[in-house]
Amino acid sequence: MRLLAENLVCERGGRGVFAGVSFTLDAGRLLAVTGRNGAGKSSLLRVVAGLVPKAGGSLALEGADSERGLGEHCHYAGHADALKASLTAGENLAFWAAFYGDPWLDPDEALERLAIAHLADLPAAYLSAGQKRRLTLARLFVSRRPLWLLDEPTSALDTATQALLAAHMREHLAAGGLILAATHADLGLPAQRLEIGG
Ligand SMILES: Nc1ncnc2c1ncn2[C@@H]1O[C@H](COP(=O)(O)OP(=O)(O)OP(=O)(O)O)[C@@H](O)[C@H]1O
Repeated sequence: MRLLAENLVCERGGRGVFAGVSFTLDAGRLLAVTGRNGAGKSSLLRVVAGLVPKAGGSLALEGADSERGLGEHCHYAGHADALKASLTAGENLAFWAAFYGDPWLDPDEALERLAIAHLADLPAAYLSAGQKRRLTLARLFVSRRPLWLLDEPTSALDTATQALLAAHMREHLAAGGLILAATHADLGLPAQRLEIGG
C-alpha cells in the first residue's frame, strides 16, 4: 500500500493555508509532518482524512480496497480528544468500534494497550488530560485500519506512555501499516520528514 499526495492545496475560511504539498508514503513508513504553528500540519491530516475538502491536487491510497474511500482506511486522532464525557472509557470505545466496523480488539483489550484497563468504568469526564489522550489512542485498536493519522499524538503523555505509543507505532509499521503524524516532538522511531510552510 502507498499513499500518494501531489500538489495538494488547502484553503480554510477562504484563505490559503498551503499549496504544492507532495509526498509519497510507503507501507511500513512513518511520515512526520513538521512546521511552525499555523503552517497547516493539522489541516493536512484533516484533508487526508476527508474532513476538510482539498482545494487542489490529488490524493490516492494505492493498493487499498477501491470500494472504500480514503477516509475509511484511516484512523484519525485529532488535536481534540473525541470523547463523550458522560460515557465511560469502555463505552466510548464500544461506540467507536461500532462506528468504524472491521472489529479488532474488544474495548478492554484496547484499553490494556494503553495501560488504562483499570479506568474502563470511569466516565471520560473524570479522566486526566493524559488519560483522555490514552483513551483516544486506544481507538486505534478497536478497528483495523492501515493509515493512522496522528495529530500531536504524544501531547499530555508521560514519558513511559510515549515509549508505549512508540512501540505500538513500530508494531503497526512492521505489520505493513502507514503513519502520518503532525508533531513538534521526536516520536522515538525512524521517520521521513515533511516540512510545511518552509
Ligand atoms: N476552521 C477553520 N477556519 C478557518 N481557518 C482555519 C480553520 N482551522 C484552521 N484554520 C487556519 O488554518 C491555518 C493552519 O492551521 P493548522 O491547525 O492546520 O496549523 P498547524 O500547523 O497544525 O498549527 P499548530 O502547530 O499550531 O498546531 C491557521 O492559519 C489557522 O488559523
